[in-house]
Amino acid sequence: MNIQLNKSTLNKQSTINITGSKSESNRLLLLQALYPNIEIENLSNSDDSQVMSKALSSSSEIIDVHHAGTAMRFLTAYFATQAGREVVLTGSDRMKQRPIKILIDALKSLGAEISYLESEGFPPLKITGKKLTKNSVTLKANVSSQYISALLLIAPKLKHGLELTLDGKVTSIPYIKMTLSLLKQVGIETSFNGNVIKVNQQSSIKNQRLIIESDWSSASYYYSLVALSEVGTIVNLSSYKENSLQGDSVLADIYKMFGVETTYLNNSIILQKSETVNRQTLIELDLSNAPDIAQTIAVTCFALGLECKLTGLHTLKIKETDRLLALKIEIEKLGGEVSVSEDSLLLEASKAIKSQVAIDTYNDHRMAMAFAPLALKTSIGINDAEVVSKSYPSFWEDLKNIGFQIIPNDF
Ligand SMILES: O=C(O)C1=C[C@@H](OP(=O)(O)O)[C@@H](O)[C@H](O)C1
Ligand SMILES: C=C(OP(=O)(O)O)C(=O)O
Repeated sequence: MNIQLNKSTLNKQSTINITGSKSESNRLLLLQALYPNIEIENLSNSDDSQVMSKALSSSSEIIDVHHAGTAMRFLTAYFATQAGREVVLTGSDRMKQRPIKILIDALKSLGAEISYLESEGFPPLKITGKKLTKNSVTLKANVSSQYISALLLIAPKLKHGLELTLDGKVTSIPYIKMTLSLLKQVGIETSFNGNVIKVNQQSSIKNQRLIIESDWSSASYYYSLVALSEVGTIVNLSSYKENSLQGDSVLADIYKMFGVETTYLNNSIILQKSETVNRQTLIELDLSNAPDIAQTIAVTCFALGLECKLTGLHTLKIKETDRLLALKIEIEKLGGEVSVSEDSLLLEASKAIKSQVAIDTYNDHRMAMAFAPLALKTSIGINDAEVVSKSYPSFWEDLKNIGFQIIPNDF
């Protein structure tokens, strides 16, 4: 489905309700499979969480997680510990290019039985569940934090708990802290000192109901929309809190640079465009703790004619697509100038945005959603717009409700 977003104006004041964080949802779904007396409220309605939930309740021998990275990594660890069960864990063509060797090596050194069915180091995997008895492992920490979270989530059910030693620079740290906080919330003892994480063994926990905060990565698109709107424009988003477990909540600070003020009120955040932005400003940000908002920020800067230098982006090449390359190609189609390295993106200040350009989305939900706010500046096409369902299925409906004109695309 290709769509056209006609040049639109955001309603002066709007309210949007976003469902739970997909990262928190997929962690809690796994913990719920291990401890069935957990109840979850405000679960994410994303495809990735649906896939996770379905996989955990399926008795099938083949489990397909499509594009869901967290599901792939978390379920690998989970099925490795399910004695008596044998599954093939597979995913989309892109998932078969997303590396998983670091996690497999760590699980194997704990005693797991896993083999590669196509390419060494990549899904699909054949996993023969076993009772894992070893309790300490070292793994490289600069490729994806999801390998670490996967091990931490199964850790309390291992015979002697787990001691993880993180080797090298640690990437996406807030996601590791999120995993540890959720373990703590359900009553499991953990510690994180220097580069060593410990999780205690725990066979049962008390009955509990956990409410998931809404998804901050999804909120990023509203930050961008407000940043591109007239002074005075307000968007109210629920349900959010000031003490978030999600690293992407750093948006509230970052978007001050783009004239967006955030107020926390009654489980909501109120985003208000409070001032125009000085075009001379160079935006410099290290996003190694918040990789999922890099695309949003790059497009916000492009739309506001700001020069920006984003660093800490070494994980972007192995996400749903090579996000650095995709950003470069699509921003340049719109008339921008971008250079990328292995871990950074440099955008020149641009003076104009080309009209009637159709953005390719590369099976990446965040490409579609990050470019959508440009419709506040000019008409734009979004190809394969349905990709948004990976994290935010009602994105286009929600945009229509706040003033966007969206029609099938013929240009
Ligand atoms: O643990 C998680 O929920 C996630 C961790 C991050 O991945 P990396 O650690 O691979 O950067 C992030 O990009 C992804 O969207 C979700
Ligand atoms: C990278 C992402 O997800 P995953 O790695 O879980 O596929 C994302 O949602 O931006």
